[in-house]
Amino acid sequence: MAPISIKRILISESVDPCCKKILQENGIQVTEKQNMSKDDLIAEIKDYDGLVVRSATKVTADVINATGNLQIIGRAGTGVDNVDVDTATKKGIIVMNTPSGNTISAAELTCTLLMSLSRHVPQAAMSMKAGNWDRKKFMGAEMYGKILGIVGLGRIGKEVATRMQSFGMKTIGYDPITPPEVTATWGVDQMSLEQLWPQCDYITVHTPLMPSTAGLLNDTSFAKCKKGVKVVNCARGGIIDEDALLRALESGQCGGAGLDVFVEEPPKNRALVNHPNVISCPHLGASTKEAQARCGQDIALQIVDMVMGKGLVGAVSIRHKPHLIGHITCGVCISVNGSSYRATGSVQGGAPVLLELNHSVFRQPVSLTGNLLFLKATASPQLLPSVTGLLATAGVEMESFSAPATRSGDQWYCVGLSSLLGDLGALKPLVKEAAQLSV
Ligand SMILES: O=C(O)C(=O)COP(=O)(O)O
Repeated sequence: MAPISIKRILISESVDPCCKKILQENGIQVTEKQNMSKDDLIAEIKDYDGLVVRSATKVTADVINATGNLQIIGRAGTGVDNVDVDTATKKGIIVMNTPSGNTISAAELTCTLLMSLSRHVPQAAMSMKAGNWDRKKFMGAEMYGKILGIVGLGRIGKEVATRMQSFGMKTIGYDPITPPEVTATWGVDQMSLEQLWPQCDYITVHTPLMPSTAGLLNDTSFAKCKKGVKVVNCARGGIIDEDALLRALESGQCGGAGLDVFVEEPPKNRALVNHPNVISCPHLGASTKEAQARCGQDIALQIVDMVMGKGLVGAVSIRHKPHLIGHITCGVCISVNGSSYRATGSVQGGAPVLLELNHSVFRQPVSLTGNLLFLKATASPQLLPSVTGLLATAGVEMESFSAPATRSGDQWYCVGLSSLLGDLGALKPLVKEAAQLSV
């Protein structure tokens, strides 16, 4: 792998000191500057080849466009929603994260909030400090026998499930990627969101924030929930619509909320924070000694490995660095029926997923399981109905349809099938290329 030259790195947030130490031991100059304004960051960033951040530094298009020789943005943590990954990708800047370092800490805080909601511990502690002894006001309910709905069954969702099962909770969930057979092995029954909402006593969300998850819990979904449902968000502000949550708390439809994250951090509008049934924290999910040590070490080692040309781990964006693609553990070339295909994938929630096929980047990761039909076709609104009709004629059911993010020109699609097609010839009038496989 052609090495990337990184001589100077700016760390713009409080990252564990081991990060700086590892980078320096490998000959990289490190500057730490915290609490910079956007203008300060724009002025400062010009001199660096690398930037290491947590969630507070907003690496917007303005910041990225102000960079001169920036090669890498390292996120010491999981979420990269504070980084404009598209703009970075267009500029050929690699964005990298450390997705496993804070899993346990985020899961433990989620469980802490769930239990605090059941027994009102924060409110009772404040009442004690105010000189009271009120045993009636803080009557709680057992977790035992209650139903916990977990939306998002990746690493954190899984750890929350297994911990809360030890309290005797029944865990149900939903995830578009992790297959139900996988979550069943750790005791989570998967079902559609429509089936999940009305069953839950508690709901916790563990998804990234993206268009399909923004406002996942909104007025409509709250209305489908049990009256008094309690909700926790230790993932990203906005997955639970904040205005809808306030309305649900006020009407009693929602009996309590544990919030570690907000759309705006810190939140200027304090209505949720001040609500008596809300327990909140200032984005503390990853704030443990252990998680910070792991994330600081992981990001530094990943950057050093990349600089040494040893490998590229944790890259969220790699476009315009084609010389690196063949070296990513999840980039493969597949030969099917004599044609070769370049695929980029990863593992999410223990299951393999496909992210990109021959330059078609899928809108959602495609779960590599079951019978899959890959087809290349010119993007058009007629494609889905035509493929559906054709499959119906062949007596095959469509189980999923994954479309690419770009809706113009020739693109790759992936269709999940109840069984493989006997003959791909029937697809010829619709598609440019087709291949199918069973995983
Ligand atoms: O890793 C994540 O996604 C987090 O939300 C943690 O954010 P932080 O590093 O504590 O600013």
